[in-house]
Amino acid sequence: MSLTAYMDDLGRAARAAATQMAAASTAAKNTALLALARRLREAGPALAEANARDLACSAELSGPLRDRLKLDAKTLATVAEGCEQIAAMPDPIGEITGVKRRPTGISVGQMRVPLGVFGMIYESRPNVTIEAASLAIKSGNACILRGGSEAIHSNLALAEIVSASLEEAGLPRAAVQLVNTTDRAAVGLLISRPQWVDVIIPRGGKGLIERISAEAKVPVIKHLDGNCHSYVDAEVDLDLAVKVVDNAKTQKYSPCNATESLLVHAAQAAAFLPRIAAVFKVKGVEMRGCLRTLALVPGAVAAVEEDWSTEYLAPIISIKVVESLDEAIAHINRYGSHHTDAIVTTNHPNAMRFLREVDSASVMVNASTRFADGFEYGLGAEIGISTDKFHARGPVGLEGLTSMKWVVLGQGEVRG
Ligand SMILES: NC(=O)C1=CN([C@@H]2O[C@H](COP(=O)(O)OP(=O)(O)OC[C@H]3O[C@@H](n4cnc5c(N)ncnc54)[C@H](OP(=O)(O)O)[C@@H]3O)[C@@H](O)[C@H]2O)C=CC1
Ligand SMILES: N[C@@H](CCC(=O)OP(=O)(O)O)C(=O)O
Repeated sequence: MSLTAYMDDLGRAARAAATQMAAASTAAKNTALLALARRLREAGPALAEANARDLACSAELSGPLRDRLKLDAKTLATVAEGCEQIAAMPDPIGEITGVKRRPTGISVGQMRVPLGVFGMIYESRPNVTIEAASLAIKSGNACILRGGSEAIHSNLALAEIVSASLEEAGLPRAAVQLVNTTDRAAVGLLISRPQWVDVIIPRGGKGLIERISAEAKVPVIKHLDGNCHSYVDAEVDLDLAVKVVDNAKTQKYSPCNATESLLVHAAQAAAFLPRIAAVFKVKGVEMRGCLRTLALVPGAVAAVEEDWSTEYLAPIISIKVVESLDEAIAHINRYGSHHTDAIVTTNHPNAMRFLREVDSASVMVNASTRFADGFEYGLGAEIGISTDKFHARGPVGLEGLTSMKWVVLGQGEVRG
Protein backbone atom coordinates (compact mmCIF):
# COMPACT_ATOMS: atom_id res chain seq x y z
CA MET A 1 0.00 0.00 0.00
CA SER A 2 1.31 3.48 -0.82
CA LEU A 3 1.97 5.92 2.00
CA THR A 4 -0.79 8.18 0.67
CA ALA A 5 -3.32 5.34 0.73
CA TYR A 6 -2.18 4.35 4.22
CA MET A 7 -2.58 7.90 5.57
CA ASP A 8 -5.99 8.22 3.90
CA ASP A 9 -7.05 4.97 5.57
CA LEU A 10 -5.96 6.30 8.95
CA GLY A 11 -7.81 9.55 8.29
CA ARG A 12 -11.01 7.89 7.15
CA ALA A 13 -11.03 5.58 10.17
CA ALA A 14 -10.29 8.48 12.53
CA ARG A 15 -13.14 10.54 11.09
CA ALA A 16 -15.59 7.64 11.61
CA ALA A 17 -14.25 6.99 15.12
CA ALA A 18 -14.58 10.69 16.04
CA THR A 19 -18.31 10.56 15.42
CA GLN A 20 -18.64 7.59 17.78
CA MET A 21 -16.35 9.12 20.39
CA ALA A 22 -18.30 12.38 20.45
CA ALA A 23 -21.41 10.40 21.37
CA ALA A 24 -19.69 7.96 23.75
CA SER A 25 -20.93 7.78 27.32
CA THR A 26 -18.75 8.93 30.19
CA ALA A 27 -18.93 5.38 31.58
CA ALA A 28 -17.55 3.85 28.38
CA LYS A 29 -14.72 6.40 28.18
CA ASN A 30 -13.81 5.81 31.83
CA THR A 31 -13.93 2.03 31.32
CA ALA A 32 -11.42 2.43 28.47
CA LEU A 33 -9.14 4.59 30.63
CA LEU A 34 -9.21 2.18 33.56
CA ALA A 35 -8.61 -0.76 31.21
CA LEU A 36 -5.67 1.15 29.77
CA ALA A 37 -4.19 1.72 33.23
CA ARG A 38 -4.56 -1.99 34.06
CA ARG A 39 -3.16 -3.18 30.74
CA LEU A 40 -0.17 -0.83 30.99
CA ARG A 41 0.72 -2.31 34.36
CA GLU A 42 0.28 -5.87 33.08
CA ALA A 43 2.37 -5.20 29.97
CA GLY A 44 5.46 -4.06 31.89
CA PRO A 45 7.87 -6.76 30.59
CA ALA A 46 6.68 -6.55 26.95
CA LEU A 47 6.93 -2.77 26.99
CA ALA A 48 10.38 -2.94 28.56
CA GLU A 49 11.49 -5.16 25.68
CA ALA A 50 10.12 -2.79 23.03
CA ASN A 51 11.71 0.16 24.80
CA ALA A 52 15.05 -1.65 25.05
CA ARG A 53 15.00 -2.00 21.23
CA ASP A 54 14.49 1.75 20.88
CA LEU A 55 17.25 2.51 23.36
CA ALA A 56 19.62 0.10 21.61
CA CYS A 57 19.04 1.89 18.28
CA SER A 58 19.59 5.31 19.87
CA ALA A 59 22.98 4.92 21.52
CA GLU A 60 24.11 8.26 20.05
CA LEU A 61 21.44 10.28 21.91
CA SER A 62 22.62 12.61 24.68
CA GLY A 63 21.89 11.65 28.32
CA PRO A 64 18.82 13.90 28.73
CA LEU A 65 17.33 12.71 25.42
CA ARG A 66 17.89 9.06 26.34
CA ASP A 67 16.17 9.77 29.65
CA ARG A 68 13.04 11.00 27.93
CA LEU A 69 13.04 7.97 25.61
CA LYS A 70 13.04 5.59 28.59
CA LEU A 71 9.83 3.79 29.48
CA ASP A 72 10.89 2.37 32.82
CA ALA A 73 8.72 1.02 35.64
CA LYS A 74 8.42 4.46 37.23
CA THR A 75 7.29 6.13 33.98
CA LEU A 76 4.79 3.35 33.35
CA ALA A 77 3.38 3.64 36.87
CA THR A 78 3.03 7.40 36.40
CA VAL A 79 1.18 7.16 33.07
CA ALA A 80 -1.07 4.39 34.39
CA GLU A 81 -1.92 6.56 37.38
CA GLY A 82 -2.51 9.47 35.01
CA CYS A 83 -5.13 7.41 33.14
CA GLU A 84 -6.89 6.69 36.42
CA GLN A 85 -6.81 10.36 37.35
CA ILE A 86 -8.31 11.36 34.02
CA ALA A 87 -11.02 8.74 34.49
CA ALA A 88 -11.82 10.32 37.85
CA MET A 89 -12.10 13.82 36.38
CA PRO A 90 -15.47 15.25 35.35
CA ASP A 91 -16.41 14.66 31.72
CA PRO A 92 -16.26 18.05 30.02
CA ILE A 93 -18.29 16.93 27.01
CA GLY A 94 -21.95 17.91 26.79
CA GLU A 95 -21.77 20.41 29.63
CA ILE A 96 -24.09 23.35 28.92
CA THR A 97 -23.16 26.65 30.54
CA GLY A 98 -24.22 30.26 30.64
CA VAL A 99 -27.82 29.71 29.60
CA LYS A 100 -29.66 33.04 29.51
CA ARG A 101 -33.26 33.78 28.63
CA ARG A 102 -33.57 36.38 25.85
CA PRO A 103 -36.40 38.92 25.59
CA THR A 104 -37.71 36.93 22.59
CA GLY A 105 -38.31 33.94 24.85
CA ILE A 106 -35.46 31.75 23.58
CA SER A 107 -32.76 30.54 25.98
CA VAL A 108 -29.16 30.79 24.70
CA GLY A 109 -26.17 28.95 26.18
CA GLN A 110 -23.06 27.04 25.17
CA MET A 111 -22.26 23.34 25.03
CA ARG A 112 -18.74 21.90 25.28
CA VAL A 113 -17.94 19.54 22.39
CA PRO A 114 -14.86 17.65 21.13
CA LEU A 115 -12.72 19.16 18.37
CA GLY A 116 -13.11 16.03 16.24
CA VAL A 117 -9.86 14.51 14.94
CA PHE A 118 -6.51 15.89 16.02
CA GLY A 119 -3.18 14.90 14.54
CA MET A 120 -0.19 15.18 16.81
CA ILE A 121 3.51 15.11 15.99
CA TYR A 122 5.79 14.87 18.99
CA GLU A 123 9.21 14.02 20.29
CA SER A 124 10.66 10.58 21.10
CA ARG A 125 8.99 10.32 24.48
CA PRO A 126 6.72 7.26 24.78
CA ASN A 127 4.79 8.48 27.81
CA VAL A 128 3.39 11.28 25.63
CA THR A 129 1.65 8.61 23.54
CA ILE A 130 -0.39 7.57 26.57
CA GLU A 131 -1.00 11.11 27.79
CA ALA A 132 -2.31 12.12 24.36
CA ALA A 133 -4.37 8.94 24.01
CA SER A 134 -5.95 9.26 27.44
CA LEU A 135 -6.85 12.92 26.93
CA ALA A 136 -8.27 12.13 23.48
CA ILE A 137 -10.47 9.38 24.93
CA LYS A 138 -11.88 11.44 27.78
CA SER A 139 -12.45 14.51 25.61
CA GLY A 140 -14.36 12.43 23.04
CA ASN A 141 -11.93 13.07 20.20
CA ALA A 142 -10.13 10.74 17.81
CA CYS A 143 -6.43 11.25 17.19
CA ILE A 144 -3.65 10.23 14.85
CA LEU A 145 -0.32 10.20 16.66
CA ARG A 146 3.09 10.53 15.05
CA GLY A 147 5.76 10.12 17.72
CA GLY A 148 9.50 10.60 17.34
CA SER A 149 11.25 7.98 15.25
CA GLU A 150 13.58 6.84 18.06
CA ALA A 151 10.49 5.71 20.04
CA ILE A 152 8.77 3.76 17.26
CA HIS A 153 8.92 0.29 18.89
CA SER A 154 7.70 1.54 22.25
CA ASN A 155 4.94 3.55 20.59
CA LEU A 156 3.72 0.64 18.47
CA ALA A 157 3.49 -1.54 21.59
CA LEU A 158 1.67 1.21 23.49
CA ALA A 159 -0.74 1.88 20.62
CA GLU A 160 -1.75 -1.78 20.61
CA ILE A 161 -2.54 -1.58 24.32
CA VAL A 162 -4.63 1.55 23.77
CA SER A 163 -6.60 -0.12 20.94
CA ALA A 164 -7.29 -3.17 23.08
CA SER A 165 -8.50 -0.96 25.93
CA LEU A 166 -10.86 0.95 23.63
CA GLU A 167 -12.22 -2.32 22.28
CA GLU A 168 -12.74 -3.67 25.80
CA ALA A 169 -14.92 -0.63 26.53
CA GLY A 170 -16.93 -1.03 23.31
CA LEU A 171 -15.31 2.02 21.72
CA PRO A 172 -13.71 2.18 18.26
CA ARG A 173 -10.08 1.03 18.09
CA ALA A 174 -9.44 3.77 15.56
CA ALA A 175 -10.14 6.48 18.13
CA VAL A 176 -6.39 6.44 18.78
CA GLN A 177 -4.12 5.49 15.89
CA LEU A 178 -0.36 5.63 15.61
CA VAL A 179 1.39 6.33 12.32
CA ASN A 180 3.39 3.12 11.96
CA THR A 181 6.21 4.54 9.85
CA THR A 182 9.04 6.93 10.65
CA ASP A 183 8.93 8.28 7.09
CA ARG A 184 8.58 12.05 7.48
CA ALA A 185 6.52 12.14 4.29
CA ALA A 186 3.68 10.85 6.47
CA VAL A 187 3.82 14.13 8.41
CA GLY A 188 3.34 16.05 5.15
CA LEU A 189 0.27 13.95 4.38
CA LEU A 190 -1.16 14.25 7.89
CA ILE A 191 -1.04 18.05 7.88
CA SER A 192 -2.60 18.50 4.46
CA ARG A 193 -5.87 16.58 4.84
CA PRO A 194 -8.58 18.79 6.30
CA GLN A 195 -11.18 16.21 5.24
CA TRP A 196 -9.75 13.84 7.89
CA VAL A 197 -8.01 16.05 10.43
CA ASP A 198 -9.53 19.07 12.23
CA VAL A 199 -6.41 20.35 13.97
CA ILE A 200 -2.70 19.57 14.02
CA ILE A 201 -0.67 19.75 17.22
CA PRO A 202 3.05 19.87 16.45
CA ARG A 203 5.17 19.47 19.57
CA GLY A 204 8.83 20.03 18.87
CA GLY A 205 11.59 22.35 17.79
CA LYS A 206 11.94 25.08 15.18
CA GLY A 207 12.53 22.76 12.19
CA LEU A 208 9.25 20.96 12.76
CA ILE A 209 7.28 24.15 13.23
CA GLU A 210 8.78 25.77 10.14
CA ARG A 211 7.64 22.85 8.04
CA ILE A 212 4.18 22.79 9.57
CA SER A 213 3.76 26.54 9.19
CA ALA A 214 4.75 26.33 5.52
CA GLU A 215 2.77 23.24 4.55
CA ALA A 216 -0.22 22.77 6.84
CA LYS A 217 -3.67 23.04 5.31
CA VAL A 218 -5.25 22.28 8.67
CA PRO A 219 -5.46 24.64 11.70
CA VAL A 220 -2.40 24.31 13.94
CA ILE A 221 -1.86 24.68 17.70
CA LYS A 222 1.91 25.09 18.00
CA HIS A 223 3.75 23.53 20.92
CA LEU A 224 7.15 25.05 20.36
CA ASP A 225 10.52 25.39 22.01
CA GLY A 226 11.01 26.82 25.47
CA ASN A 227 13.64 29.51 25.88
CA CYS A 228 12.49 30.08 29.47
CA HIS A 229 13.88 32.75 31.81
CA SER A 230 14.24 33.14 35.53
CA TYR A 231 14.71 36.77 36.60
CA VAL A 232 16.13 37.56 40.06
CA ASP A 233 14.84 40.99 41.04
CA ALA A 234 16.46 43.75 43.11
CA GLU A 235 14.44 42.88 46.23
CA VAL A 236 14.73 39.20 46.86
CA ASP A 237 15.13 36.43 49.42
CA LEU A 238 18.49 35.06 48.29
CA ASP A 239 18.06 31.56 49.75
CA LEU A 240 14.71 31.22 47.98
CA ALA A 241 16.22 32.56 44.75
CA VAL A 242 19.04 30.01 44.80
CA LYS A 243 16.59 27.17 45.46
CA VAL A 244 14.15 28.21 42.71
CA VAL A 245 16.74 28.99 40.03
CA ASP A 246 18.68 25.80 40.77
CA ASN A 247 15.52 23.72 40.33
CA ALA A 248 14.46 25.63 37.21
CA LYS A 249 17.76 24.85 35.51
CA THR A 250 18.98 21.54 36.88
CA GLN A 251 16.01 19.40 37.96
CA LYS A 252 15.90 18.08 34.36
CA TYR A 253 17.76 19.48 31.38
CA SER A 254 15.70 18.23 28.41
CA PRO A 255 12.17 19.62 29.01
CA CYS A 256 10.94 22.70 27.24
CA ASN A 257 10.11 24.32 30.59
CA ALA A 258 13.65 24.21 31.98
CA THR A 259 15.20 27.65 32.44
CA GLU A 260 17.74 28.43 29.74
CA SER A 261 18.53 32.02 30.64
CA LEU A 262 19.08 33.71 33.99
CA LEU A 263 18.65 37.48 34.40
CA VAL A 264 19.86 39.13 37.59
CA HIS A 265 19.22 42.70 38.73
CA ALA A 266 22.51 44.60 39.17
CA ALA A 267 21.63 45.31 42.83
CA GLN A 268 21.76 41.59 43.65
CA ALA A 269 24.38 40.38 41.14
CA ALA A 270 27.35 40.43 43.54
CA ALA A 271 25.39 38.63 46.26
CA PHE A 272 23.47 36.15 44.11
CA LEU A 273 25.67 35.16 41.19
CA PRO A 274 28.58 33.63 43.15
CA ARG A 275 26.09 31.55 45.15
CA ILE A 276 24.17 30.15 42.18
CA ALA A 277 27.44 29.74 40.24
CA ALA A 278 28.78 27.51 43.02
CA VAL A 279 25.68 25.29 42.68
CA PHE A 280 25.96 25.18 38.89
CA LYS A 281 29.67 24.37 39.09
CA VAL A 282 29.06 21.34 41.32
CA LYS A 283 26.38 20.11 38.87
CA GLY A 284 28.54 20.68 35.80
CA VAL A 285 26.42 23.46 34.30
CA GLU A 286 28.32 25.60 31.80
CA MET A 287 27.69 29.31 32.38
CA ARG A 288 27.73 31.74 29.45
CA GLY A 289 27.59 35.28 30.78
CA CYS A 290 27.60 38.96 29.89
CA LEU A 291 30.71 40.99 30.80
CA ARG A 292 29.36 41.86 34.26
CA THR A 293 28.66 38.19 34.94
CA LEU A 294 32.21 37.26 33.89
CA ALA A 295 33.59 39.67 36.48
CA LEU A 296 31.62 37.97 39.26
CA VAL A 297 31.79 34.33 38.13
CA PRO A 298 35.35 33.23 37.36
CA GLY A 299 34.34 29.94 35.68
CA ALA A 300 31.89 31.54 33.22
CA VAL A 301 32.60 31.96 29.51
CA ALA A 302 31.55 34.93 27.40
CA ALA A 303 28.04 34.74 25.96
CA VAL A 304 27.52 35.74 22.33
CA GLU A 305 24.36 37.31 20.91
CA GLU A 306 23.04 33.91 19.79
CA ASP A 307 23.08 32.61 23.37
CA TRP A 308 20.22 34.89 24.40
CA SER A 309 17.85 33.15 22.00
CA THR A 310 19.17 29.62 22.39
CA GLU A 311 17.27 26.73 23.96
CA TYR A 312 20.11 24.44 25.09
CA LEU A 313 18.18 21.44 26.50
CA ALA A 314 21.50 20.69 28.18
CA PRO A 315 23.56 21.68 31.24
CA ILE A 316 24.29 25.14 29.85
CA ILE A 317 22.78 28.46 30.94
CA SER A 318 23.11 32.03 29.68
CA ILE A 319 23.38 34.73 32.35
CA LYS A 320 22.86 38.48 32.04
CA VAL A 321 22.99 41.26 34.61
CA VAL A 322 20.25 43.85 33.99
CA GLU A 323 19.79 47.37 35.32
CA SER A 324 16.06 47.26 35.89
CA LEU A 325 12.83 45.30 35.78
CA ASP A 326 12.05 47.11 32.52
CA GLU A 327 15.24 45.78 30.96
CA ALA A 328 14.44 42.26 32.17
CA ILE A 329 10.93 42.35 30.71
CA ALA A 330 12.15 43.82 27.41
CA HIS A 331 14.88 41.14 27.18
CA ILE A 332 12.43 38.31 27.82
CA ASN A 333 9.89 39.60 25.32
CA ARG A 334 12.62 40.04 22.70
CA TYR A 335 14.63 36.84 23.10
CA GLY A 336 12.24 34.42 24.81
CA SER A 337 9.94 31.97 23.08
CA HIS A 338 6.74 33.06 24.90
CA HIS A 339 6.61 29.73 26.75
CA THR A 340 7.29 30.20 30.48
CA ASP A 341 9.13 32.89 32.43
CA ALA A 342 9.51 33.56 36.16
CA ILE A 343 10.41 36.44 38.45
CA VAL A 344 11.93 35.88 41.89
CA THR A 345 11.08 38.88 44.04
CA THR A 346 9.72 40.11 47.36
CA ASN A 347 8.36 43.26 45.71
CA HIS A 348 4.64 42.88 45.04
CA PRO A 349 4.25 45.66 42.44
CA ASN A 350 7.21 44.26 40.50
CA ALA A 351 5.69 40.79 40.60
CA MET A 352 2.40 42.14 39.26
CA ARG A 353 4.14 44.10 36.49
CA PHE A 354 6.04 40.98 35.45
CA LEU A 355 2.80 38.96 35.32
CA ARG A 356 1.09 41.60 33.20
CA GLU A 357 3.91 42.62 30.88
CA VAL A 358 5.77 39.41 30.04
CA ASP A 359 4.07 38.02 26.96
CA SER A 360 4.35 34.30 27.68
CA ALA A 361 1.95 31.39 28.04
CA SER A 362 2.89 30.97 31.72
CA VAL A 363 4.27 33.72 33.93
CA MET A 364 5.35 32.84 37.45
CA VAL A 365 6.32 34.51 40.70
CA ASN A 366 8.77 32.83 43.09
CA ALA A 367 8.34 29.41 41.46
CA SER A 368 10.40 27.16 39.23
CA THR A 369 9.65 27.31 35.49
CA ARG A 370 9.67 23.48 35.62
CA PHE A 371 6.12 23.70 37.02
CA ALA A 372 4.73 24.57 33.56
CA ASP A 373 3.12 21.20 33.07
CA GLY A 374 -0.45 19.94 32.71
CA PHE A 375 -0.17 17.47 35.57
CA GLU A 376 1.33 20.12 37.88
CA TYR A 377 -1.44 22.59 36.92
CA GLY A 378 -4.12 20.03 37.85
CA LEU A 379 -5.14 19.09 34.31
CA GLY A 380 -4.49 15.37 34.91
CA ALA A 381 -2.09 15.15 31.96
CA GLU A 382 -1.11 17.33 29.07
CA ILE A 383 -1.02 17.29 25.31
CA GLY A 384 1.87 19.70 25.64
CA ILE A 385 2.49 23.35 26.24
CA SER A 386 0.99 25.57 23.59
CA THR A 387 3.12 28.52 22.58
CA ASP A 388 0.28 29.79 20.41
CA LYS A 389 -2.14 32.38 21.72
CA PHE A 390 -5.19 30.53 20.46
CA HIS A 391 -7.03 28.16 20.44
CA ALA A 392 -5.26 27.16 23.67
CA ARG A 393 -2.31 28.73 25.50
CA GLY A 394 0.15 27.02 27.90
CA PRO A 395 -0.42 23.48 29.19
CA VAL A 396 -3.23 21.89 27.18
CA GLY A 397 -5.48 19.36 28.92
CA LEU A 398 -9.04 18.17 28.37
CA GLU A 399 -10.59 21.60 27.84
CA GLY A 400 -7.95 22.51 25.27
CA LEU A 401 -9.21 19.61 23.15
CA THR A 402 -12.74 20.93 23.12
CA SER A 403 -14.63 23.92 21.82
CA MET A 404 -17.99 25.50 22.61
CA LYS A 405 -20.98 25.50 20.37
CA TRP A 406 -24.07 27.62 20.87
CA VAL A 407 -27.24 26.01 22.10
CA VAL A 408 -30.61 27.68 21.61
CA LEU A 409 -33.70 26.35 23.39
CA GLY A 410 -37.10 27.58 22.31
CA GLN A 411 -40.76 26.79 22.56
CA GLY A 412 -41.82 27.75 19.06
CA GLU A 413 -40.50 31.32 19.11
CA VAL A 414 -39.98 32.99 15.70
CA ARG A 415 -37.93 36.05 14.82
CA GLY A 416 -40.00 39.16 14.15
N1 LIG B 1 5.93 23.12 23.94
C1 LIG B 1 5.90 21.84 24.23
O1 LIG B 1 4.93 21.30 24.74
C2 LIG B 1 7.10 21.00 23.99
C3 LIG B 1 8.13 21.46 23.20
N2 LIG B 1 9.20 20.64 22.97
C4 LIG B 1 10.29 21.15 22.15
O2 LIG B 1 10.75 20.12 21.26
C5 LIG B 1 12.12 20.25 21.04
C6 LIG B 1 12.88 19.02 21.45
O3 LIG B 1 12.41 17.88 20.89
P1 LIG B 1 13.06 17.26 19.58
O4 LIG B 1 12.83 15.82 19.61
O5 LIG B 1 14.42 17.76 19.39
O6 LIG B 1 12.11 17.96 18.53
P2 LIG B 1 12.05 17.74 16.99
O7 LIG B 1 11.33 18.95 16.49
O8 LIG B 1 13.35 17.41 16.40
O9 LIG B 1 11.13 16.44 16.84
C7 LIG B 1 9.82 16.37 17.30
C8 LIG B 1 8.99 15.59 16.32
O10 LIG B 1 8.89 16.30 15.10
C9 LIG B 1 9.33 15.50 14.01
N3 LIG B 1 9.97 16.38 13.04
C10 LIG B 1 10.98 17.26 13.26
N4 LIG B 1 11.26 17.93 12.14
C11 LIG B 1 10.43 17.47 11.19
C12 LIG B 1 10.25 17.78 9.80
N5 LIG B 1 10.97 18.72 9.19
N6 LIG B 1 9.29 17.10 9.12
C13 LIG B 1 8.55 16.18 9.74
N7 LIG B 1 8.69 15.83 11.03
C14 LIG B 1 9.61 16.47 11.75
C15 LIG B 1 10.27 14.52 14.64
O11 LIG B 1 10.40 13.41 13.81
P3 LIG B 1 11.74 12.51 13.71
O12 LIG B 1 11.63 11.55 14.80
O13 LIG B 1 11.65 11.96 12.36
O14 LIG B 1 12.91 13.44 13.91
C16 LIG B 1 9.57 14.23 15.95
O15 LIG B 1 8.50 13.34 15.74
C17 LIG B 1 12.57 21.37 21.91
O16 LIG B 1 12.64 22.55 21.17
C18 LIG B 1 11.49 21.42 22.99
O17 LIG B 1 11.36 22.66 23.63
C19 LIG B 1 9.29 19.39 23.49
C20 LIG B 1 8.28 18.91 24.29
C21 LIG B 1 7.13 19.69 24.62
N1 LIG C 1 5.45 19.14 30.73
C1 LIG C 1 6.61 18.33 30.67
C2 LIG C 1 7.64 18.89 29.73
C3 LIG C 1 7.41 18.43 28.35
C4 LIG C 1 8.71 18.42 27.57
O1 LIG C 1 9.35 19.42 27.34
O2 LIG C 1 9.14 17.26 27.19
P1 LIG C 1 10.59 16.89 26.57
O3 LIG C 1 11.09 18.03 25.72
O4 LIG C 1 10.31 15.69 25.79
O5 LIG C 1 11.50 16.63 27.71
C5 LIG C 1 7.20 18.15 32.03
O6 LIG C 1 7.55 19.10 32.69
O7 LIG C 1 7.41 17.00 32.38
